[in-house]
Amino acid sequence: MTADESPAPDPAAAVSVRDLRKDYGSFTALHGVSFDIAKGETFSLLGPNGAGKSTTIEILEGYRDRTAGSAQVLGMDPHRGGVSWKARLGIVLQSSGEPGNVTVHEQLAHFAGFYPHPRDVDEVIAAVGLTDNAKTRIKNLSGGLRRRVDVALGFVGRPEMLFLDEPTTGFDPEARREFWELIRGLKREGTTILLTTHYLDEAAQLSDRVAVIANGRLVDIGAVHEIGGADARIPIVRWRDAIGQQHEERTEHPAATVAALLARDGEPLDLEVIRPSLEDIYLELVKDADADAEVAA
Ligand SMILES: Nc1ncnc2c1ncn2[C@@H]1O[C@H](COP(=O)(O)OP(=O)(O)OP(=O)(O)O)[C@@H](O)[C@H]1O
Repeated sequence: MTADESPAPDPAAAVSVRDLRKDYGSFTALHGVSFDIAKGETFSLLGPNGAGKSTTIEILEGYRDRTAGSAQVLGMDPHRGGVSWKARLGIVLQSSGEPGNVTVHEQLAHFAGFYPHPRDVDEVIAAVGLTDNAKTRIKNLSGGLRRRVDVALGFVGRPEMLFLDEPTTGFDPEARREFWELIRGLKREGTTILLTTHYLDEAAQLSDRVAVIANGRLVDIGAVHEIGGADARIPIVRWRDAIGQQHEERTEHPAATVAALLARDGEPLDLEVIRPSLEDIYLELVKDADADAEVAA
C-alpha cells in the first residue's frame, strides 16, 4: 500500500495516523497502526520494549520515514514538514546526544533563540528544578539532571505539540512528581502532548487517553478509566478462611460480599479489596497480545 491509498487522516486532530507501517529491512516494526490525538489532549503510547512506540513517535516528529500509511501532525505530513512546522513542536527524544561543554542556561538560551515566541529561560530552568544548576556545565550533571535539561529543551520554544519519549527515565520520585505538575501546567495552556512511558502510574496520572501497542500492533485505545473494557475493572475481594485457605471473588458489589462473609464466618483473615490498576490491565492486554502473536506464528 502507498501513503496515498490509506484512509484520509482527520484534519481537525492534532495528530492523525492511518495504517502506519514501518519495515526495517525484512522486519516489520509497525503493522498498520491508526489513531487520532485531539488538540489539547494528553495521549500516552504504552507498550513493552520493542513494541514500536519510538518508531511511531519518531515518524510523527519527522525523524523517520514510514514505509506505508499516512500521518498528519498539526495539519502537516511530518515527512514534508519545514522549519515553521518544526518550530511548533517540542521534542524530547528517548536518548539525548553528547552533552556539549556549555552550561544549562547557555544551552537553553541558545535553543530558545531558534523559536519565534520562546518562554523565559529562567522560568523554564526553575520549572524543571535546575535553578541551582543553571551555571553548571551539562556534561557535569548527573544522568537524571541531564534528563531534566532534555525536558526543558522540549518546551522552551512554547510548542503547540510536545513529544515526550520516556521523559522521566532517571528521575527520582520527587522529580517525577514535579514533572507531572509541569505537564499539567502545559496541558492547561492547551499544549497537545504525546507521551511514551514505562511508568504506568505516570500514564494514569497524566493521560486523557492511552493506546497500548504490542508487537507493532495497536491492542487497545481509550480513556484511562475505560481501557481494557469494563470487565477488566471489576474489583477483587481476597481473604483467607479459618484454616488458612486463600479465596478470591470478582464482584461488582465488594461491600456486599464482605458483609456476607462477615455474617457467615466472622472477621475474614487478610481481607483485601482490590480494584485493578492501569498497570494490572496493561499487563493483561500485553499477555493476551503475546498469546495471539504466538498462535499466529
Ligand atoms: N534502526 C533500526 N533498525 C532495525 N530495527 C530497528 C531499528 N529501530 C528499531 N528497530 C526495531 O523495531 C522494533 C520497535 O522498536 P522501537 O524502538 O520503536 O520500540 P519501543 O516500543 O520504542 O521500545 P522501547 O520501549 O524499548 O523503547 C524493535 O524490534 C527494534 O529492535
